Amino acid sequence: MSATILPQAGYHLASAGANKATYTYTDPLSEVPTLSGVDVSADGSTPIIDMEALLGPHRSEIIKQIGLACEKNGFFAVKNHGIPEMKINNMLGTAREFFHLPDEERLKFRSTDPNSVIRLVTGFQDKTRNIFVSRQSLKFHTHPVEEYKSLWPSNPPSFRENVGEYCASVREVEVAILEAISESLGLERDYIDKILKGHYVSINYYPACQESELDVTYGVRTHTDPTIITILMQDDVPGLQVINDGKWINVNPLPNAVVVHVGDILQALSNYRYKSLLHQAIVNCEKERVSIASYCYPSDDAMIGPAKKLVDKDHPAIYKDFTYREFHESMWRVKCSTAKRLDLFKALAD
Ligand SMILES: O=C(O)CCC(=O)C(=O)O
Ligand SMILES: [Fe+2]
Repeated sequence: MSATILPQAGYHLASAGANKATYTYTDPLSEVPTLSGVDVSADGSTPIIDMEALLGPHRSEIIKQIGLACEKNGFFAVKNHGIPEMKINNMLGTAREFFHLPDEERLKFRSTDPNSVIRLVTGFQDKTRNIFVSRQSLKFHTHPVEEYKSLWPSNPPSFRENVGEYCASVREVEVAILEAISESLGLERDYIDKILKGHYVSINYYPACQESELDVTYGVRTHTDPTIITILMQDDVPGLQVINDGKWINVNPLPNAVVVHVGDILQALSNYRYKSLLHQAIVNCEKERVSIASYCYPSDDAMIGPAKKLVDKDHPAIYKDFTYREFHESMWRVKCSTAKRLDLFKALAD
């Protein structure tokens, strides 16, 4: 067995064994970084942004903090975000109920088409490496809620209402954060808002892992998100890890806070000032874990090359202009799980 066990009680980057879920999905990614040898600092510090203060007289100070966190860390936690605790608990409860349904009920949503408006992705075995990736996720479009709601599961019966309410609240956080990020780059407040279109949610479910013959089990392997930003809500079970200063750090859940990740699109738009966050999720052998990722992305025709204001002779454009449609189409062709997929859109040859 080549399992890498990390020195943190109960939580394994990669643990021996896997859950007994059926393997229904073939990993389309050929280029998954292998960073499992990197140290983990158990007490990695997370920048914390107070969103209430963002709306008060100290806005410009908070915007500086956001800019610094995006530039130095690629992520930050947001407290006082205004999403009512009840909506969060309802969302997490509904997510658990959905993943506790019998297989046949959940598998109605299974699809291998990445463009499907709703799809269930199950855990899968990567046979070439003899590893298991245990995340099960339900991915679906959510904005505007009324347009998509009828396509969401009706079982559990609370699903549409609870998910709809959570998504509407997250949208407000997203807009406030994107305005602040635009300003932190010295752009007009609505610069990103103007190109914003969708909001896509991934309800992630990580069963408690079990012994098996496989070498290692991951929650989710190392990747960056192909988004402008991602807003992640975790339940109280740790699992998220991010790369900071070349080191994995644990981003343990903070009560009532969400985590914001810089995604690939923001990396391009900011002319490589803000870097897309490399992250992964580990598995827990005692407890199941749920996280809700809200992916925020631009409209198909939006130009997502570097903002003109960020390009001058000292800061030449790192990327050329390209549309989100071009990026999205190439993403599935290049089969790469990190911001390296942006290399196709570089302005200058290396
Ligand atoms: O569950 C997590 O902590 C990470 C999930 C994630 O990276 C994603 O959904 O893109
Ligand atoms: Fe992610």
